[in-house]
Amino acid sequence: MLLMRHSMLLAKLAVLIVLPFLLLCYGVGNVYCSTIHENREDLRSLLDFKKRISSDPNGALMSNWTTNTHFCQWNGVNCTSTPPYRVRELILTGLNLGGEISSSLGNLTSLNYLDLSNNSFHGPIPLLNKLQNLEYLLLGSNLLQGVIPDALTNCSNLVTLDLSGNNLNGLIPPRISFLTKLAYIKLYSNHVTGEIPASLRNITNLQLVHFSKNQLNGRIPDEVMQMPNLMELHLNQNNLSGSIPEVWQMPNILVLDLSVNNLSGRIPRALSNVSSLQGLSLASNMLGSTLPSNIGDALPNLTILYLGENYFEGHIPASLGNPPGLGVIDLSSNYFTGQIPNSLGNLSQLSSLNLDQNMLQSTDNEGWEFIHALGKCRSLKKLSLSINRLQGAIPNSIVNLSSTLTYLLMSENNLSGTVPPRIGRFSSLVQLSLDQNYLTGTIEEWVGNMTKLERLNLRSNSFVGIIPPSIGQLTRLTYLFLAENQFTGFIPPSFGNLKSLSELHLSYNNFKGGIPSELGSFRVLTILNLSSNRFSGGIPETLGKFEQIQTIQMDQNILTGNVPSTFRTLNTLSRLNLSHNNLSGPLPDFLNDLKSLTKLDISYNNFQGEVPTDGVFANATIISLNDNPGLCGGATDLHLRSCHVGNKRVGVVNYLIKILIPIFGFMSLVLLVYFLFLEKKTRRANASEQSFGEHFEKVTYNDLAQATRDFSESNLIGRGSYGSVYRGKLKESKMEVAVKVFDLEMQGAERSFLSECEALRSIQHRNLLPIITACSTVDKVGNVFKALVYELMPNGSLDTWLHHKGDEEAPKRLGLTKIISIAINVADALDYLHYDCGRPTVHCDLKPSNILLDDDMNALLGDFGIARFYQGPQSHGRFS
Ligand SMILES: Nc1ncnc2c1ncn2[C@@H]1O[C@H](COP(=O)(O)OP(=O)(O)OP(=O)(O)O)[C@@H](O)[C@H]1O
Repeated sequence: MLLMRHSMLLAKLAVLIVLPFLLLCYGVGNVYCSTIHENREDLRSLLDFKKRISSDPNGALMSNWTTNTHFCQWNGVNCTSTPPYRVRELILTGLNLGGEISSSLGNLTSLNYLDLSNNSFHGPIPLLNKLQNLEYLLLGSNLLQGVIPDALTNCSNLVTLDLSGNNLNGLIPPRISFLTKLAYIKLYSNHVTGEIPASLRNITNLQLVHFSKNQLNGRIPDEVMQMPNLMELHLNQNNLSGSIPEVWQMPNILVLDLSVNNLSGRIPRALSNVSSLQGLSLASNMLGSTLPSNIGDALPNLTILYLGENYFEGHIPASLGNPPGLGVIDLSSNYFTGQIPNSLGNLSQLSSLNLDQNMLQSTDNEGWEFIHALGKCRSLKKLSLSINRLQGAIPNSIVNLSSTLTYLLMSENNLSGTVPPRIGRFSSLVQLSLDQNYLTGTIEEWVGNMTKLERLNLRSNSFVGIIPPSIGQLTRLTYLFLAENQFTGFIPPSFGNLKSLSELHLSYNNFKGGIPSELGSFRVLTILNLSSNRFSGGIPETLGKFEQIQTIQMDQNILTGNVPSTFRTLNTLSRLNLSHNNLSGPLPDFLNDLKSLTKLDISYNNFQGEVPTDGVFANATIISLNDNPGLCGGATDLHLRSCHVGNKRVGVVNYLIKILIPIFGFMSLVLLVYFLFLEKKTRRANASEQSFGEHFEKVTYNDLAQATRDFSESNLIGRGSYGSVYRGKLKESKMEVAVKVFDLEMQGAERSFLSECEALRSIQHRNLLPIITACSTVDKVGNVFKALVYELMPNGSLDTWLHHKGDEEAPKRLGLTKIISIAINVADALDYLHYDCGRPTVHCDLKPSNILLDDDMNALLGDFGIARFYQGPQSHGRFS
């Protein structure tokens, strides 16, 4: 019994000793299990997230995200510092990760910072509504699609939401204002649509709203412009319309960007409420009216002002010269008038002033004073005044502008006189554009000093002289436009240094000599335009080395020889124009191998041989082979003579020639004697009519040059076989005229001039184009110059009415009655020429471009360049 009691006691004691141990063990086990349980949830979530990653090119997760290490030590994972160790931050940015973002991340309920930006995640934004601790959600610059889930608004602690640079669409979540702690919201560069919710105003902490580059539409809600803590509002590049809210209450605003929308109306006057503003961009909208005259005073902290591409008008407010930090002003493409305010010279920080495309004027010294004033802006780098109404000589004070100037753009004004030679001191200039003005003088003194120039555009002026050898110092030049001037001389060999050239335009000058073979070393050249000069000699073989060339134009020169066979490797060439030269030899049919060629003009040369019917030669609409008498065959649309018929019949023809030549020779001799006799007689009879000058106004070369603004390209009406026709106004008589300048290098041009003088000086009819006078003299540089001056026909030629060319603005239409009346006019003219003009004349070139239409659309026949006269008795002539 005692033994039993004793053993019972021992058992109790054992239980008492073991139980606490068991309990302790149980407890520890429980603690351990509970930790495992929490970790397991985050572990499972992270593993599931990893499983959905389909691409990890840098192996960021593969090597490290394994169960061998605790997940808190995995790349990009940071945990809470005390147990239970939960995932607090997941930062995997810029690792090129691809795949969908697993919604298991929604279970990391302790997550505070989630940054997966700059990867290639696609698919929808996962459901994260349980993440009550999330403050930073950064998913920018991925490929996420679908809508922004409204459930995201449950993450009520969010401070920063960045979903920018994805493919998200749909609306901004209507319940966005539930995110009351939000300070930064970035949705830019997505496809978000709909209106901006006015409820944004309720998020009083908002400091940055970046919604640019979406498809937001509707008006900007008034509330959005009344957010007390807002520092940056970017709504640019959307489809917002209507006027800008009148009341701006954003006392802390620094940047306001509403550019590239469809906003209309005016800038609200209440600018003083946003006096903190540093950057204001309203560019590319439909805003109009005048600028608030106090704009510069109301915005004293302004550093950047973009108002370009709107409909603003009136004067540029002088107050813009007041904000001391203003560094960038862009008012381009508006309708500003008046003078450029001198006050802009007070802006010591000014680095860029763009006033392009306005109607700003400077007609006198006072109007140009702003240039002097801008001399005080020592940081000025860009001055852009193109397409305005600046008039007269460029003031010498321009050379006082900051020597840091990198862009000086003054194209399309009315600048005249010479360029101040000291402009060469702008040795930092990267771009100089003075094109489409009336500037004269030489460029020798200054051009070579601008050694950093990348773009030089002097096109369409009246510059004279040579291209100086110093041009070879501009080794960074990529664009060189010297076309449409009066440059003369040879291309200097130093030109070969310009190896970075991408476009070279020398057309419409008086350059002479050979095309330098050095041009072949311009490996990145894409456009070479040498047309309408007096280049002679052969085309250098080295030009076949171009690697990126797209356009070669060498037409209207006096080039000889054939196209070098090296051209067969110009695989990028799409346009080749060699027309109106003296090129000869076998047809360069290897051009057929150039797969990119879409336009080929070798007309008016002396190429010979059979034209292929395939490749580029198969398409008559993209090639021009006219007036190469030695060419035959080819596609039927080319209407060339057949090569084979000629061959078969060659024997017969030879035979006939042998018999017929002596017979015709004899007859011609008799006729020649007869006509000489007749000519002498007629000359005596018409002695008083011989001098063209007697009945016609006298004009000099200078008169015509002045009337046509130096035969400028903008006055060119068209080109014919023997020359070019320019629109002009005679200074004396104020008469509007068309001046046909004969290109005497062209074969037959001289004959055409004489023939036209001969025809027009004596005949007169209401349906024949009246000639005002002729001019045969020498030009400025001593070359023979021949021109005919006609009345200008304001409605152009019938050709432009019948065949609408793609580049014409609006199609012209002729009604049936008009067509019949034009036909009658032409018939009347021909009837007169054939029967009633005293000396029967055959026009020989009746075509729509020679039928001109006056103010009232009466047709007048012109171009008697190849007309023929018949001396026989008029009544005997019969013409079809
Ligand atoms: N008085 C004029 N008023 C308006 N346009 C004119 C006048 N004279 C000629 N033109 C236009 O100028 C262009 C060139 O005319 P031009 O007579 O030199 O050549 P073309 O007749 O077109 O060609 P081709 O010389 O090969 O027959 C044509 O488009 C012509 O219609």
